[in-house]
Amino acid sequence: MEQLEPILKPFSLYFSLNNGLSDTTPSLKRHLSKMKGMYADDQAYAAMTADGDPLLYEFYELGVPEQPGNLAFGTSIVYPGKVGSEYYMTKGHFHTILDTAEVYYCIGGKGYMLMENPEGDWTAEEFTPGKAVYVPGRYAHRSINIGNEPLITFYVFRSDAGHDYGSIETKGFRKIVVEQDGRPIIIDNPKWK
Ligand SMILES: O=P(O)(O)OC[C@H]1O[C@H](O)[C@H](O)[C@@H](O)[C@@H]1O
Ligand SMILES: [Fe+2]
Repeated sequence: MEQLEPILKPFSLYFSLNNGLSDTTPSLKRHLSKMKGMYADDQAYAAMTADGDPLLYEFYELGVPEQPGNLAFGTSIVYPGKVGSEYYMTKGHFHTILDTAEVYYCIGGKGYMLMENPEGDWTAEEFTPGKAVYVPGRYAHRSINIGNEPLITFYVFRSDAGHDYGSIETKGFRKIVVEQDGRPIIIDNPKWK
């Protein structure tokens, strides 16, 4: 019988345990200007974007074909910093195929994985090196850096899951993480309706 050529050949890739970066593959970068309206403090956002456009986070999209049996994976690096009192974070998203899960493994730094589902259940799991966070299907997820070093995670999800930013870009998450008296606290998002 004729053997069909597999679509994907086995491969491996290097990600640094120090800074999360791959030396052979370019990352995708998100700067502050890509997050208009997503931080609570619009004045602080405007002042910061007028003064430059800092890199907030970068991550890898390796282009694994989007098929249910395939896995997308890579590292995500959220840099330390704040917009007003709100810590640097990823945009966050639901998966377009809503019930698909994702796993994140923290390699470095300190942060939260903020999650919420359409029914209103929310939670923030802590990221510290060595911790794996399971994001169940139906939960929007956002990585937040609450420390002074890059927050580095490694992620894996079904490659055809898709990214749905719609409701996050317009409503945000129910909760935000801000610094108060030098410590992170989780409060209601004043922009959430
Ligand atoms: O897409 P964002 O919410 O901006 O987050 C950036 C990226 O973070 C992680 O690496 C996820 O696994 C990616 O799927 C996601 O695209
Ligand atoms: Fe995801």
